[in-house]
Amino acid sequence: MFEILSPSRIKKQAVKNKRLENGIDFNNSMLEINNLSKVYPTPKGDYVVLENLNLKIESEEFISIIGHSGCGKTTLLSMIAGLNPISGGQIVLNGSPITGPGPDRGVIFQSPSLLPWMTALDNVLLGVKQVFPHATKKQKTDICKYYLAKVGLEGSFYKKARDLSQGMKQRVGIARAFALKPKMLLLDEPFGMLDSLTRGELQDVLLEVWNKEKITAIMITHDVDESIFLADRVIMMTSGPKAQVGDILNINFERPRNRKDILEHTDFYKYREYLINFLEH
Ligand SMILES: Nc1ncnc2c1ncn2[C@@H]1O[C@H](COP(=O)(O)OP(=O)(O)OP(=O)(O)O)[C@@H](O)[C@H]1O
Repeated sequence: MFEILSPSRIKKQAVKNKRLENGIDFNNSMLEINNLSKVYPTPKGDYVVLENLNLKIESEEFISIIGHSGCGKTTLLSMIAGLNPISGGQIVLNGSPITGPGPDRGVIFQSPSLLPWMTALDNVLLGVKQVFPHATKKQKTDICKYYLAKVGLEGSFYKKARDLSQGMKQRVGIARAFALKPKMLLLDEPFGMLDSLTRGELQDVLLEVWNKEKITAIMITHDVDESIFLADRVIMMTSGPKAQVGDILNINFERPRNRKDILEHTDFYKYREYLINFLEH
């Protein structure tokens, strides 16, 4: 396990280390992935994407997952989401094995599937109505508007989804996931198709909401810098087939995080080198 600690953080880290043993908290894991495997049947025979993958994630952690294209990151995330059946092993969420999707987990994909003829507000309302059926119409609308405003769409509540730019659509997708108040957010390269300015802006919004709502976040990214900036731990997956967790890097920057300070921090470049070295070997 790679560690970089400034003296001021040693005490904090000592407490954390007591709770975490090799990144594992046996007493307080929100999510436990035990000996997970995934096999896709193909015309050429079974393809074993994941085998014996183990990971434990604490409540309110921010986890980034990196790994080579095709190693099985989306497969893993979709199994946590309950959208993809497990071939072997178990994923246990708050003590219960995952058997399907649920409102406790919000998913944000690279490209949100919005109903193009509906407004941004109605697209967000659609899920809110299902998850909060007993809230008043005003309460439901207020939740949606709050999160749409949070992602910078206060002027676009009533725009049809088909008239929104890619970045605006992605903002609606993020607001939609936030508005459902999940305990866990699963993000699959959510900012992959965005320009760097929008990307930075939405990373900040994500961190703000994650921090405020005390949710657990698991995010796949191909961007090493992004993985460091956002996460408490970066999970490095080995290349497939039979991919597993290859290594875990603790990111010890204090929160709230400021992009400029982090980019100027020498540890940032050490973390970056470590992750790039993993990916290159
Ligand atoms: N439904 C499926 N049937 C057969 N093979 C599949 C299926 N879905 C994914 N795969 C294969 O499983 C492997 C892992 O795919 P997955 O999308 O999980 O990888 P990934 O790490 O998320 O990739 P990327 O970084 O490119 O998004 C790939 O080789 C892919 O072709």
